[in-house]
Amino acid sequence: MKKLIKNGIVVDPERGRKEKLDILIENGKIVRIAEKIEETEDVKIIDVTGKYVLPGLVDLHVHLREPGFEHKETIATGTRAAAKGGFTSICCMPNTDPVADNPSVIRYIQHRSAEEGVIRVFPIGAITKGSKGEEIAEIGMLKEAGVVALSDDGRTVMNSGVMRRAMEYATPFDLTFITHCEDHNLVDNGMVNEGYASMMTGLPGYPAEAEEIIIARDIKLAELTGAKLHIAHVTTKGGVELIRQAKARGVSITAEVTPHHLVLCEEDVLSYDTNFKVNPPLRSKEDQAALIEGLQDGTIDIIATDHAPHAYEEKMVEFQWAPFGIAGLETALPVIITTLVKDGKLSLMDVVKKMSTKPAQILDLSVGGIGEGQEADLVVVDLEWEEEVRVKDLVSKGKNNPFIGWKLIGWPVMTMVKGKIVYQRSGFNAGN
Ligand SMILES: NC(=O)N[C@@H](CC(=O)O)C(=O)O
Ligand SMILES: [Zn+2]
Ligand SMILES: [Zn+2]
Repeated sequence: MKKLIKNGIVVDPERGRKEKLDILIENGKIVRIAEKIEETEDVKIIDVTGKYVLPGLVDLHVHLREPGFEHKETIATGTRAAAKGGFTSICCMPNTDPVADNPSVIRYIQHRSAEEGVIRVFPIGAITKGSKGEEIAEIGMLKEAGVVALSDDGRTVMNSGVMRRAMEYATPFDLTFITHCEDHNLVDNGMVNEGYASMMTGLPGYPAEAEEIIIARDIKLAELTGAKLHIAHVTTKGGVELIRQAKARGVSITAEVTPHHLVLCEEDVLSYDTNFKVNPPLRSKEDQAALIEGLQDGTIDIIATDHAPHAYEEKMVEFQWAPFGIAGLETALPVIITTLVKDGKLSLMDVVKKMSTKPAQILDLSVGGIGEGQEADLVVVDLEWEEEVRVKDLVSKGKNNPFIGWKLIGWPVMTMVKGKIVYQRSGFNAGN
């Protein structure tokens, strides 16, 4: 059946428009966008007066945990959490068990996503076998199996010779390297920002330099090899500066920042609450300001969640024993709207660019648009809808969300993938 989304304010960075428009959807595609589209008998009307209609959000950094860690998350629960957060496409990291370093794991993820998933899932393949940083994975076969990028996320390929060869080898396959930048020797068992947080908590410090050294190295290797580089979860002022300089030199580099690093800082870990334990760690106020500035001036291209769910009992231990990670898919958009948009630091148009248009462009995903002829992947957002984040409402298995108890605005009320409603907020009526 055809669907007609009426009276919404469409936000479309590609055409630079933000105006009240009707959208007609047929066979999963947007067939017409116009000021007023006539209602006909054979059309389901969805009246979204006063709400915003955005292209579905695209997240380049998600841990779905399947296969191997289904007690933390599954493709079924992770994609539902994503749909609730307004995401219609996500890329999943290969640090599963087994690691997604070969075509059979990729095919397994694709198969499970088709069967159990409610949104689009694009698998990322490992750079090295087992993400051990020693031997290059079967990159050609991974590409053939359909990976959209390469990453050993969770770890750095510490051997620069291996990294260089992987980049040289993968460049003809046109696969972007998404790099987790952490000098493991320098971090050692560091777990909070080295400086104020490590001093106040007595927990081992994780210095900014450990991140910056690898960002600098990866930039140099990308320059040497011509590889496309995307820096995962940037958290330091120095890291932002390195990326800014590389871009000025014309290096093919993009970067992401997470909502938690934009909104939280090292002072939050003084509570010893393990929901604030994340890799890289929450940094200083100064770093936080540099991240926001980098996002505003385009040095940082996108916002990605780094949704890293863990089981409740894994996080319910002393800070030093808890695993690193924050589960962020369900709250990313309202967190950004409640903080940065409300404060005037980003416009809603910027947010759509950073969370949909640009991420899709970086990996050439052919999603993230809201125009005639494009697939109907949409999210309807209510900027006035205020709701507290409560554990019982989270659909992700990962309850390790540091925003629990926060009152947020800007919640998705309906998410649609290929014209099909995959999420509807209780209390929102999508019509007949
Ligand atoms: N970010 C995290 O703290 N954890 C991630 C790994 C990663 O993204 O580096 C995880 O897989 O749990
Ligand atoms: Zn990482
Ligand atoms: Zn990650």
